[in-house]
Amino acid sequence: MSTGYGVSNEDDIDLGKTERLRVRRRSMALLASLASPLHRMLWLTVVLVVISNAAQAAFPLVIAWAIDWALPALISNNPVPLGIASGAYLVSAVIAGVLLGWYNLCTAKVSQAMLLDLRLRVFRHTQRLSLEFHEKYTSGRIISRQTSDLETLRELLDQGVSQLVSGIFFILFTLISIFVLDWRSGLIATAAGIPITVLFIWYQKRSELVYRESRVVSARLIGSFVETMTGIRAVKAFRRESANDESYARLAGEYRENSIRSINLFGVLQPGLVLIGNLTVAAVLLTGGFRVLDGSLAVGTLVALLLASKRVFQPVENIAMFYSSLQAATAALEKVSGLLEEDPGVVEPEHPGRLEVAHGAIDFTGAVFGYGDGPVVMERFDLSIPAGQTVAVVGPTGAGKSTLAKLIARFYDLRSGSLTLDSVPISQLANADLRRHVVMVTQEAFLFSGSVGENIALGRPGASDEEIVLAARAVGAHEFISSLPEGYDTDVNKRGGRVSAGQRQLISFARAFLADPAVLILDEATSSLDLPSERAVQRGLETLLGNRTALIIAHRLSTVETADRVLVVDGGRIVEDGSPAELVAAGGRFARLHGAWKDSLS
Ligand SMILES: Nc1ncnc2c1ncn2[C@@H]1O[C@H](COP(=O)(O)OP(=O)(O)OP(=O)(O)O)[C@@H](O)[C@H]1O
Repeated sequence: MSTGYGVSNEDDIDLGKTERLRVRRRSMALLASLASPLHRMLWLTVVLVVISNAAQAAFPLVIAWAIDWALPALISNNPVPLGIASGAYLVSAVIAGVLLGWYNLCTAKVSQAMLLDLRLRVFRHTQRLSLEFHEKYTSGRIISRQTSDLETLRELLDQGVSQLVSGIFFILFTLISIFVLDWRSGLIATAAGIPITVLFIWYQKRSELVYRESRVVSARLIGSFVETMTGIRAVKAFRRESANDESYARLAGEYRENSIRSINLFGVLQPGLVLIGNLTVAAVLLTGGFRVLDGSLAVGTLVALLLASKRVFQPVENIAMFYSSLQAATAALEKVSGLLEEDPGVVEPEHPGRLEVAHGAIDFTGAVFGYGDGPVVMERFDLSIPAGQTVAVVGPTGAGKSTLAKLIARFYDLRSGSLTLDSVPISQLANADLRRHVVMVTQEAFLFSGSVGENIALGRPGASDEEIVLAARAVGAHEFISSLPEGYDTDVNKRGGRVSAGQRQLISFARAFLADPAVLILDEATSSLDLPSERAVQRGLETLLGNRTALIIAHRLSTVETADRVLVVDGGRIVEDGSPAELVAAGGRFARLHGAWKDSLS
């Protein structure tokens, strides 16, 4: 992740010039891709916002005309001009009101459609990112991207953008109307744009850093919360509560400091804008007043000018408010676009090879593998497992046993060399075929929320109830499932649905049995099991193995003894390979391990 792309510079607050530009461009490209399917609706909103604001900007013009011409005409008994002025005011008010309402509806539709699209994209993309990515990028950060960052974007899109755009058009048209009434006042109002721009630039520079920092700090805060709660057992076991309290309080404190800084910045921007607005009105009043005195400016025009120059700054305050949410949302968009830029790594080939029926022969030839850009874990690795063989893999911790299993399940790709299933490179296989033919049962035996039956059915979506029960019976899980409060319909997350570690193993065996893969990979860590459930699991395991190809990371003598072949792995290499009896007779490492196991049983 040191490429400068994706999430690699996520924690940097003060980005260099080129980096900043690249991140901006990436955010804009993401916005454009979200907006492009909605371009018709967007054009409609532009038309609506232009017409409704033009209609609103006509109000001061109508008032000036009414005071300076319609009222004198009325005094000379001609009510028609006042009638026309009132009519024009009414028509502009109705047009402005109706179109503004329509505009708000359209922007709500556009923003909600964009948010939905983005939410789904973030979810789909993060789910597809490689295990390697997930191992480095904590789940807390992902949660923060999906919750707090998207929430910040939602706040802006919900209201901010429509108000921002509408405000800008309102200012533009009101300014035009001031120029139409009196160009000198127009110049004064335009000149006010200079200090406003300076103030905005000042705010922009400082707030960009503060908001970027806020995204980083909030991700850390959420990350710390998620880590504590997901690791709550370890927290309790190691009495980490007070240490965690302290580190969480420190992060929460940093977040507070950051929020205070952004509030303080806004605290300068908003009153600054109000002050500039009021000074402009005073300047228009002062210059206009003198000109009314010498007769070069009509009273009605001055009233309309004061009205217009007061109104022209109204949206500036709103814009300032939304500008701060824009800054926050820009920072959030930077992070989300970085996540979306991450390369999924292990992907399905464009034209995948199909393998309708698999026998289960696995071949590694000259395989080289290492995690990410880290050291080589497997150097020119060769291994041939014929279809139907049960292979137990043993070896010291860190030897590369799990790596071997994860490569066969294609959680990672090789750096070089080949790995084939029935002579087809697994990197060329269609995902659907690979997932059907190769199933990995992990030691955690994860259960998804839902019923026990649904969890078994994951092995083969669409399986009938009978097939689910048959699978459970086959691995010896039926008995305990039937004794659960609602049998197969018991919710695994509800009271009474909580199952033991051994029972979870049996459910995952039933799931694998139902999947009926040609190759089964099993990480058999059973230290948490007591003896009776270990026996039940052992029986379930034997049925599950049947005559399919199996690679078992073995931790029990009973499993190793029933295997056809044992591989002793060390340092990413196979150091012993043979049947259990052969290896015991050879008197090497396995023989010693075997002896130790036997001793522990006696
Ligand atoms: N996700 C990872 N990223 C980087 N290196 C890793 C990763 N997983 C494992 N390794 C490294 O690869 C080597 C082999 O690890 P592996 O998990 O395959 O060992 P193992 O034999 O399964 O060990 P254990 O019995 O302790 O589970 C080790 O040096 C380990 O540090």
